[in-house]
Amino acid sequence: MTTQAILDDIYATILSRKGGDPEASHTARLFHRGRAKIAQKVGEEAVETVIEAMAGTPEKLASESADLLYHLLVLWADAGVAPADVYAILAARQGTSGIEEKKSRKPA
Ligand SMILES: N=c1c2ncn([C@@H]3O[C@H](COP(=O)(O)OP(=O)(O)OP(=O)(O)O)[C@@H](O)[C@H]3O)c2ncn1[C@@H]1O[C@H](COP(=O)(O)O)[C@@H](O)[C@H]1O
Repeated sequence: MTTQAILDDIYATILSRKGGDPEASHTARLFHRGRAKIAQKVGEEAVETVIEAMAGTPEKLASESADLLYHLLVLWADAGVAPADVYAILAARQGTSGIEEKKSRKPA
């Protein structure tokens, strides 16, 4: 399975949990608690990822990164962003310089 297929598969599962039983599904519980809580979880997982990058092991960093990606997918699902929307942006940036991309974001 490709990385894209794995993310798409998890995203489909996440969408299927909308309106589900918060007692039976962690994802349904997150949707039930609302976007502010989901966003908070993304922030917490991002901090934990950074901590593992600075003071942990590659294995712990990979594990925290998986938690971060999962919670980010839940945030996208709640906010109406599909993985394909993000893939399209990443694909459009491929082959361009990061410096040029940064300049193009600045207001004229
Ligand atoms: N990838 C994940 C995944 N990664 C992490 N987690 C859960 O995220 C939680 C993070 O732990 P925390 O202690 O931070 O969460 P918490 O207990 O809610 O803590 P608070 O929010 O109360 O602070 C754990 O319960 C993990 O099991 C995940 N839960 C689900 N998935 C995917 O989502 C699919 C659907 O899961 P369910 O919605 O639970 O059926 C699964 O098949 C997986 O593919």
